[in-house]
Amino acid sequence: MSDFKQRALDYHAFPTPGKIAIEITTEAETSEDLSLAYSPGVAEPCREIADNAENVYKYTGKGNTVAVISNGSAVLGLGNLGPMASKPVMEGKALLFKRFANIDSFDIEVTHETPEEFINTVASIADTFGGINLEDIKAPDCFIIEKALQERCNIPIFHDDQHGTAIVTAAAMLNALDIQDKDIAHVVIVCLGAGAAAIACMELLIQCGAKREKIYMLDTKGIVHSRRTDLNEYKTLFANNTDKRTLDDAIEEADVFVGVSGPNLLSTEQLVKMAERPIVFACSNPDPEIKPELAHSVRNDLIMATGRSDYPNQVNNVLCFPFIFRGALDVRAREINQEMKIAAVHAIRALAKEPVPESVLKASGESALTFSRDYIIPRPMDPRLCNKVAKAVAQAAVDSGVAILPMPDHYND
Ligand SMILES: NC(=O)C1=CN([C@@H]2O[C@H](COP(=O)(O)OP(=O)(O)OC[C@H]3O[C@@H](n4cnc5c(N)ncnc54)[C@H](OP(=O)(O)O)[C@@H]3O)[C@@H](O)[C@H]2O)C=CC1
Ligand SMILES: CC(=O)C(=O)O
Ligand SMILES: [Mg+2]
Repeated sequence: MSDFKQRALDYHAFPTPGKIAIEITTEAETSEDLSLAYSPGVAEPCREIADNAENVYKYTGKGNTVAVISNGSAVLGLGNLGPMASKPVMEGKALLFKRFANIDSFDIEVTHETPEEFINTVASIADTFGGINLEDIKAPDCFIIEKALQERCNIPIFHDDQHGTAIVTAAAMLNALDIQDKDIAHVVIVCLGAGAAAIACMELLIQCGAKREKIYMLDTKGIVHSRRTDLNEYKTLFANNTDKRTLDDAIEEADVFVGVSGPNLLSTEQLVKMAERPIVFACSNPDPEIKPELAHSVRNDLIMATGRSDYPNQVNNVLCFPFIFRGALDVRAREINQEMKIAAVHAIRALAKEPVPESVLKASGESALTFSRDYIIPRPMDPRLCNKVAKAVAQAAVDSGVAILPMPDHYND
């Protein structure tokens, strides 16, 4: 077994199995404490909530708790591993919520037969939480599930692999295009993958100025084009009227490659065929569409990003989901709308252009990080992300009329 594999397994096994636990936030030592925490004292907040449902935010943890819910049907790029094998990823998302945004989180893995069963299960428990982060649910089910839950629930429902990924991809892409001196309206984009992440990433890039007709999307059967008869309604939106059929055809002179598909699918031969100053986001986890060392061995004019923490330019939804929920929860937004997503794009993007604090350099093991080809997006452990991104998101929620609470004072500190 490799040393890294053993360390990863040990990290998850010790000191206790898993990565998160629940902690008590009140005194619970004496009979007096217990008489307040449990019987008879607990009856008082029960009565208050029964009288006025809003009091649940005052007397319970609902307002600062997000459920991370999966069925394990698209676990990272590992495929349909099922609910139990997805649990380490979902516990990982809970760890990131707590570590980066002080949001309490439960991971919930659902076994089900049909999307309707999943929807009913999640809708039945939604009121327990302040928000729901759907994770690693394959397309096209994820689109149906998210929409149905948004219609049925009164809290933000956010499919991270769609929107978290799209927000971070757009932020990093706008910065990369600036550095490569390319105009988003003119670039040819190849998107390998036509699932949850791909569809959302391309839709958001279009909102940011990319042209739909300049996007070539590919699935396991090749280019998504207008003469195909096997496309679902989501892929059909990207059906390009083209004679190109393969990745080899599409990659020729392309400016941008976004990989949200699987491991080792872009070859060096294909990379050399891209236009000058290309941008390659090989975002599949854990193994990217092309390894950075391989990409750099054939091109010295590219900007390269992956989804991983062990290379520069980590284009990963960890840069978004803790902070977009922090902002949404802080103003008790009813939903996470487009205005909030766009605000997150610009806040993440802007931070990459600011000087990097010493603590981030130390945690990254770097002596310097400045806005450049190898630093197009902030590092996840940058403590400024929480305040800046959450504040922009909360403000956008207030301005767009979906916030129940006003901007909290602490954002003005
Ligand atoms: N860095 C990040 O933040 C994130 C990265 N990702 C990564 O993106 C990938 C996809 O995730 P997600 O969208 O949630 O999964 P989905 O299951 O929804 O979509 C997977 C898509 O990839 C396509 N695909 C798979 N293998 C190939 C191949 N050999 N050639 C072309 N297309 C292929 C599938 O094609 P078909 O439709 O024909 O089945 C499908 O369209 C994963 O590797 C995941 O780790 C996802 C979210 C965030
Ligand atoms: C990062 C992530 O959410 C994924 O790869 O699925
Ligand atoms: Mg995911």
